[in-house]
Amino acid sequence: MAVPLINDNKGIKTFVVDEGHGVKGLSELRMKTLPQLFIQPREKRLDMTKVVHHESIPVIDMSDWEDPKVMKRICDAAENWGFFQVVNHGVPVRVLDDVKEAAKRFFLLPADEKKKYLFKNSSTKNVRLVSSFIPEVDKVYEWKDYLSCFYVSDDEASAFWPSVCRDQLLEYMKESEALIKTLLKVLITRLDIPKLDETNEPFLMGSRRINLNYYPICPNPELTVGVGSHSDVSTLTILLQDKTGGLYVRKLDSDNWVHVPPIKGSLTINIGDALQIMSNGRYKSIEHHVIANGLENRVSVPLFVNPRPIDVIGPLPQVIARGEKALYKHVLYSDYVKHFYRKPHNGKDTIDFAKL
Ligand SMILES: COc1cc(/C=C/C(=O)SCCNC(=O)CCNC(=O)[C@H](O)C(C)(C)COP(=O)(O)OP(=O)(O)OC[C@H]2O[C@@H](n3cnc4c(N)ncnc43)[C@H](O)[C@@H]2OP(=O)(O)O)ccc1O
Ligand SMILES: O=C(O)CCC(=O)C(=O)O
Ligand SMILES: [Fe+2]
Repeated sequence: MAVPLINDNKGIKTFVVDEGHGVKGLSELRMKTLPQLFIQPREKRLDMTKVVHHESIPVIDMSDWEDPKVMKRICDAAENWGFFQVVNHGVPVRVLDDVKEAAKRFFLLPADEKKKYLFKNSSTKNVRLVSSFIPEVDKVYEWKDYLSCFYVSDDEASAFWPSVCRDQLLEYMKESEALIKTLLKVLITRLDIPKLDETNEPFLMGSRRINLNYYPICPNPELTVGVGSHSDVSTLTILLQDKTGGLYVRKLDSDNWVHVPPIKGSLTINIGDALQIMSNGRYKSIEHHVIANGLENRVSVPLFVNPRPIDVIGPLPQVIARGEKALYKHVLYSDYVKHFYRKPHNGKDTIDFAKL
């Protein structure tokens, strides 16, 4: 294994991406300083002076979700924060712990084993191991590796998902189904849609993607990002984070950021662009950002709940029927996602693709 020099961007890329060592492999070289390829311009890093400590995203107890007061809190959080945490959500804590362990197990595999899942080697396009966000497009890299698995069927997952984490991911997807339906049921009531049924389930929750994010220890965390500021392109994202912390959320219509503190057994929910578009801007997909960490490795597991790639999404007819002017055009969801994957993270700019 040839060890690259820190200012040799080409050598670093070869080591991280082509040879499949990942950012984790680079971290394990214990370099004293961050390779140049990862040094983000100041405006792309999180400005810690903009972090407010006296506010936090709502934490909602879901045990009594049919209570109109709880339903109101969920819809208000989706409108005013775009992000909230849920506790007593019905997904067993054991299942969540198993997923985090499975994620660590995957990233602990030797590089030669993990390499099989790089896009160029993968036998399916539904499973891919990636470093940074899009290494072919990113000019400056993010300090993260991730495995992304698009769910097609249990049989397809059995055939292609890595065996060290597959069962835990599938169990997590099954166990979170009821929570996803509950959240969507509640959220659509405010859009004058009385129930979740076969007419709307496909475009609200017709496809799933689960990512395993690994943020290894970083020599100069203040100079880079774990994930740059972005909004998700999903309908909803259900995020499981470990106890490390480091996720920051932009406060609506402001320049301030709030930390999302890890709460044992909780899940973080965020609204994605697809739901912002379908609700004609009522529910907000909010920018978020992950910092790098100099002391601890971090894992997180976002479960992206999406329309199907073949769905055409736009403001829902029930919303427009109330007399609102449409803010977004209709777009094919797979075109929207492809647009997201063709450019580096840049705040909320993906949604411009659908703006009228
Ligand atoms: C990853 O780090 C992230 C992620 C995020 C937030 C992510 C989300 O919100 S994920 C929700 C994604 N939505 C879906 O998966 C919806 C359903 N899927 C689809 O619509 C399709 O799978 C598709 C993504 C459109 C791909 O369809 P298809 O044409 O059959 O497949 P390809 O030919 O393989 O890909 C087309 C195009 O997309 C690029 N791409 C696809 N998946 C990924 C991926 N996981 N990572 C990187 N790039 C991907 C692929 O390169 C192709 O690009 P072209 O330019 O060649 O067309 C937030 C923050 C993060 O850091
Ligand atoms: O790691 C996190 O806490 C968030 C990751 C994220 O925003 C994403 O993968 O889309
Ligand atoms: Fe995200």
